[in-house]
Amino acid sequence: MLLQIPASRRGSAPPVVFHILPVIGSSIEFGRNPTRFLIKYREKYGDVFTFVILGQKLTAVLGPKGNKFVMGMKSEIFNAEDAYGKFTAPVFGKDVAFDVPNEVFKEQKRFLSFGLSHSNFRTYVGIIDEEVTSYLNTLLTAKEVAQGDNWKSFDAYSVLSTLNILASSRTLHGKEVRESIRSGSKVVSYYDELDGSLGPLTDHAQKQLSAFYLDIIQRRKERYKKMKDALTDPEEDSDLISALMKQSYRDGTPLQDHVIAHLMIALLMAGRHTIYLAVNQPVAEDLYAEQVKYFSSPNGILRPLVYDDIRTLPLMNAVIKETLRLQPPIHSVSRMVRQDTPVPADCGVLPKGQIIIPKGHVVTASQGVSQLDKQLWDDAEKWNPYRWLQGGDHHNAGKLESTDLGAYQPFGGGGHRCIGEQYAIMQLTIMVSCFIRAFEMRIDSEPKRKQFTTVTLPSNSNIYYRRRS
Ligand code: HEM
Repeated sequence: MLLQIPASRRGSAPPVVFHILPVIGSSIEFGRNPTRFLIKYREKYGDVFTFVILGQKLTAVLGPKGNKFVMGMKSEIFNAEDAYGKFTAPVFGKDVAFDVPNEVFKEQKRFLSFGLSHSNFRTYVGIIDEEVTSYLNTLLTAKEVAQGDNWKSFDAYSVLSTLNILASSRTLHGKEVRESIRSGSKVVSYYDELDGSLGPLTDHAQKQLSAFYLDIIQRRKERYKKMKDALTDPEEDSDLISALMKQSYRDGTPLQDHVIAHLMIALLMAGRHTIYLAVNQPVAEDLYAEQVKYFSSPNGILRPLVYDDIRTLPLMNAVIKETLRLQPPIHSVSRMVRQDTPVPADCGVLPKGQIIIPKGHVVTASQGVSQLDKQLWDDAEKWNPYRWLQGGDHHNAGKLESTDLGAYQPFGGGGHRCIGEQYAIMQLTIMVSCFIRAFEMRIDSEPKRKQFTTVTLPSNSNIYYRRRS
């Protein structure tokens, strides 16, 4: 306890959130709701302060400028693999993402971006539409035929989680993955297990998924070889597994099979952040009116979704933006501090002068905090998609100045900015459009969520629906 007093008054070190037990620190209070914790202590200590979680010192640098400072810093100084590697390696597997130096991960992201191009997206729209529509028509409605005044409900998390895997598997992962899901394999439940806390279940699920992808790669290699021996052109699969099988690092080393397998797991896990949806009835009906306005055809049937049209749906975009503002699936980003680093004066100073974040701290920026900041957003806690329609992107009822652009960062920023943003928005737009076209929907209470150290997952989020007549 005594040590905390000089630490907070030393002039250069950030103030420390008061705690009694040195190792436990603020773990319990932070664990209950990280965003609320950061908002509470920001009020007390300002934008820059340190707190202790399980013996690790974390320094928060909050606000739009803090987001830019942390997300924009060079990886030699604020390092992501040191901060995330031990958590992501058991989930994704070895030798990918934060288990390799940033330079290698950058190359891996370049390989993955082959599947995330706008020209691919044009094809993906029809495929995802077909997957979601057929799921809604068969699985959901076969189980519970909701018509007339009978409202039925489904659990948004489990339904969207399945749809997310179906859509990603058909577009990015290829036909073997899609087929195995169709035939009832346990792939979906393994991905669900990877979403939980680290432990024996994670280990088992990671090994099973890794073996599953390795088997696909092996069978493809055999098939391609047979075709080559028969002097026919090997059949081209137009998915990411086949694209990755052709890639080599700059030094000429081809991607090893386990790296391809683990990248596929990493991609699907990263893409699962897409599964967050908020619906309330008046907005759902406005969304339906938007579908009618943009997609009506002379015979009264809504025409199929196409990429260029879904990108310009104003209310749909606003609903997605607002949902990601209020409940960003990744509410904070963290980096390990590799050398003592001064905080720019516009992010925060102490009465005694400049703040220095010491080497060994984990530095944290929180879009979850800046996106709820009452100084920056009117009615900050209210889910109001219409705020985005008043002044266009990043302007909300006149409160956000251009200098505050760093306030809205659901996809992060700087060198680690999300590579799946456009894909995620496309997938969400199609899923929501398909639901809205098929059903009237409402929710009775705010969906529940559980926040973990950096991510938020929905839980018990029941959506009521009935078929449109
Ligand atoms: C609504 C959905 C999504 C949200 C809100 C989201 C958000 C984010 C954020 C905030 C980061 C930065 C993390 C950091 O700086 O520490 C990130 C990184 C990343 N995202 Fe997403 N993401 C989403 C969907 C996706 C999808 C669909 C994919 C792939 C298809 C994807 C792939 C990645 C990858 C590979 C990274 C790591 C980039 C790096 O560290 O260099 N994400 N995402």
